[in-house]
Amino acid sequence: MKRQLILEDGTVFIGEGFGSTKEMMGEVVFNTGMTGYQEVLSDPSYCDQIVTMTYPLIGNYGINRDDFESITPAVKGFIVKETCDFPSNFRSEYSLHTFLEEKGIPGLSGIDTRKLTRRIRTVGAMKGKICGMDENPEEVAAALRGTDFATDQVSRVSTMKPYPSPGRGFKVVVVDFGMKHGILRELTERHCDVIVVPYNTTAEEILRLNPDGIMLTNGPGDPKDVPEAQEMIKGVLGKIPLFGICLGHQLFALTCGADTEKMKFGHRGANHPVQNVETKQVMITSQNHGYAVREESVENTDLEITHIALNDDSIEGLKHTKYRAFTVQFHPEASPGPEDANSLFEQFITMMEEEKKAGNLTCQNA
Ligand SMILES: NC(=O)CC[C@H](N)C(=O)O
Repeated sequence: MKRQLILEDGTVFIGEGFGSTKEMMGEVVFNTGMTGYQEVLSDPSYCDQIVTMTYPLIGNYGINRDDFESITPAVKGFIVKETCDFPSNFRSEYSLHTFLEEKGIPGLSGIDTRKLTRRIRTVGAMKGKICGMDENPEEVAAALRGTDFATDQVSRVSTMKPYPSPGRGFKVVVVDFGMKHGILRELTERHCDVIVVPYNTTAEEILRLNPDGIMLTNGPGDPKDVPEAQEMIKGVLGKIPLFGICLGHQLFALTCGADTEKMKFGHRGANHPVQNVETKQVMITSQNHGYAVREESVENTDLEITHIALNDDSIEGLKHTKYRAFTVQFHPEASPGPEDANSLFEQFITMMEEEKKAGNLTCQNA
């Protein structure tokens, strides 16, 4: 069935609908990963976004039971050049079409995804709608321009209640802003005794759990939409070692007095080069973000830039100069993508060990 993608600037792409036949609007973003579509579809950070994959054939290894990054996908639509109806892989359980249909996510195939990507790169991130051919593009484009996006994404994807993921190692409180399961997997692999808590848990509630470390997860939307998280971070910073990823990194930066801004079209893919400022070592990283910490804003804070993106020099990592706390904009848990940055989880464990040994609240050479 022919369907269309209408962008807020009036551009129309006509393709073949697959997955759900629902009409859906969202922010249209592109991901350059050659594989990993199942992890992308189930990454809660894509909440309210329509994702287009730049790799031309998507769905060829199907959908399996192991690679989900969350149980319920939050993405609003999925756009590909060509989708594969008959996947071939020993792990595959169903096709991309069946998965999207079951989850109520509309797909659109057969459009020129290179043209769409270039449009987003030129104009910047835009709102768009996947709908039937009966919709009038001009009217839809005007409606999109007049619509403000929701600001409550984190509350929609975070856990409602705390839950444990027991282990015999360090006690880690994971604050769930829209957590990818990969983060939990990495902590569990290192025997951490994890308690996952909702995004709006207070500092007092967290301190009462007496953790050895706090993990701030990835999550959707604008970090400025979650002011309660800044309150919480303020209350635990310097008391408990802290590690943040993506939205967690942005929230940490805001709390410490730095600022964030929306990027023109963001970083989404599995091959983003990031340099460690101190060692000059380069890692190829998995990324998915549309906001970034503003460089000038870091100057008069107690933060130090630890990593930069080699594609555009944007900030990719920060650490606190007085307390045991560091954060990264990219995804050390990968899923999907390369595992070059996996050792950052070791760094978190080491930081908790140091804190235990030191038995004091600040660190000398952080
Ligand atoms: N993956 C993330 O945590 C994304 C963070 C934030 N929502 C952004 O788009 O920049």
